[in-house]
Amino acid sequence: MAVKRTYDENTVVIFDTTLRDGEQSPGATLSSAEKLEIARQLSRLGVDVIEAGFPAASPDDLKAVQRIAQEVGTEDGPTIAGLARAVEGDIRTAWEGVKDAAHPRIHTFLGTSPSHLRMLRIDEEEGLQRIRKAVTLAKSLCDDVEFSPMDAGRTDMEFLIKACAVAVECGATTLNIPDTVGYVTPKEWAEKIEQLIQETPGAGPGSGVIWSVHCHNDLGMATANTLAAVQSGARQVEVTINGIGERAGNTSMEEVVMALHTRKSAYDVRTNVDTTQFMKTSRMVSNYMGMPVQPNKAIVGANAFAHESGIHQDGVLKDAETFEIMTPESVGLHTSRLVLGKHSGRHALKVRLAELGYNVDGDALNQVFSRFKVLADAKKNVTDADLEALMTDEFHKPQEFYRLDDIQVTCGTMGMPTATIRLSNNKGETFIQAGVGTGPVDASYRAVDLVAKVPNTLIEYSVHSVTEGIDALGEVTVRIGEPNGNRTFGGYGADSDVIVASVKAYMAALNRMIASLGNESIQPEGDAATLGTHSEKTDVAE
Ligand SMILES: CC(=O)SCCNC(=O)CCNC(=O)[C@H](O)C(C)(C)COP(=O)(O)OP(=O)(O)OC[C@H]1O[C@@H](n2cnc3c(N)ncnc32)[C@H](O)[C@@H]1OP(=O)(O)O
Ligand SMILES: CC(C)C(=O)C(=O)O
Repeated sequence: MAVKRTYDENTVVIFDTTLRDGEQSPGATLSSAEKLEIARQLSRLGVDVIEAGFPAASPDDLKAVQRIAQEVGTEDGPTIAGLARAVEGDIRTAWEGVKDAAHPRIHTFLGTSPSHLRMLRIDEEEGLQRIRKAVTLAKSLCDDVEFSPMDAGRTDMEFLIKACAVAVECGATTLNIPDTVGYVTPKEWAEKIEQLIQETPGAGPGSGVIWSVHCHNDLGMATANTLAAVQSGARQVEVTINGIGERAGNTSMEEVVMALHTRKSAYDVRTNVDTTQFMKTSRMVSNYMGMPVQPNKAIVGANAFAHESGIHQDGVLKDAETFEIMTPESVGLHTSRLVLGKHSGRHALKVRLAELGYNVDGDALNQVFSRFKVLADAKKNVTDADLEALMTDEFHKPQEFYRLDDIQVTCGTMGMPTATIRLSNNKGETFIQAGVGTGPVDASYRAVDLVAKVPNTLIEYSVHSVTEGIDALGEVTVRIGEPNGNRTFGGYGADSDVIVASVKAYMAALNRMIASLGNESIQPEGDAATLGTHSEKTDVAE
């Protein structure tokens, strides 16, 4: 469903610059098709302005901005902005980029701090002239003009006010104040924005000019600075998904918006964002840009709604509010995750086991809990497959239709990995088979398959060492599924040889699957070397 954007004096305009400043992250270049896809998702998310690129940067950038303007910049869609230096060519190219949008914007900028004026090799007077020329030209092309005094965070206040006043006088409708190098503190920033709003001629309260901020995260203060500016009267924030951007990044949109929504009483403003789209948008940007999100990233990190320790898990199970200030659903996650690890307690273990279909209580719970703790000490996260293996080992040892007697594996860089196995079944028959695979585990599993002949798909395989040192015990858990995808079966195996552990785990899962299928599926056909029946044939599976 399309987002309906509405505005009043308490609306904070969300200006997304993922496709412009975000794309300035080293190595984060996007194709035009990816930019368009992200722009569509940003529109579904409900951002008010999409800065689609810097059209003068390259012909491809121009084309990408044009496509976004045409396809995403619809009447009820977001404003589409293009960035331009205070240079005639850039401004005209920016207009070429955005002019087909129903709501186009030209965003032009000029450095105003002493070091930026030096970079431009101009003095303050020349700076004001350039602002005048650039904004006047932009205004002659487009009604909606934004001006940014770059590096405002380090710009002298008196000159900053003059620069902003010239921009407004020439028709700028949004004044965006950038802390380009992430230098300011929240208190300084709040004071600066308040003073600018009060003292810039023609841009005070009621003038219709929107004050905006664009913060960088060099000292990790971008979100705090942006929120401080909102408290001082800024009504546009320039942000990116996952906080990506030049150097340490820009302000993270999800952090600012969730702070405004979650702490409504502190800020008393609103946005048009549909926050339930955050997870999806974050994953899309992360995947397309090849920039993983750190697990502890606020709002969208993998751990943001995960609870590992027993006291927290118990609290969340009793009442999510105990340790969650936002619901996972509000950002598009379906449920909070109880991560089972060494700090978990009985409550969480019991709930997870029940979710897996094992109802344990009392002594049985204590019994499984002590084994769980031993496993958790050796492993970072205890997965569902681990739990199933553990439960089975403890309470429901699978019926052994097949047992591994012996295995020999050859592998390495010379020749093909090959495994020869000897299995016996519950009727006392013995089978020998050989398999060739992409590696020793694959080869072993193929050899087992030749004997057992139970079609299945390997869904999960994990190996870790239970003890330390080179003689560590390797522990393997696997999960296999029926080919129709209906049911899955877990298996667990431990051995000082990880290949043996792998085969044990696979056979445990297979035995469980065979038990569920009935005995008819366990009869090996004539192509296995069946010692008990004196067959001479040995197959090699590839
Ligand atoms: C803080 C920010 O994020 S600002 C945006 C940064 N983003 C980008 O730079 C990405 C797109 N940029 C580009 O593709 C290129 O830099 C271009 C096409 C814009 C310009 O390329 P070139 O002409 O080769 O110049 P180059 O990038 O080497 O140097 C920048 C020039 O622009 C000048 N400049 C920088 N900012 C501005 C400005 N706001 N207005 C006018 N001129 C500016 C610099 O002083 C320098 O001029 P000089 O050549 O006279 O010394
Ligand atoms: C162009 C401006 C807004 C910018 O990106 C910055 O100053 O960081």
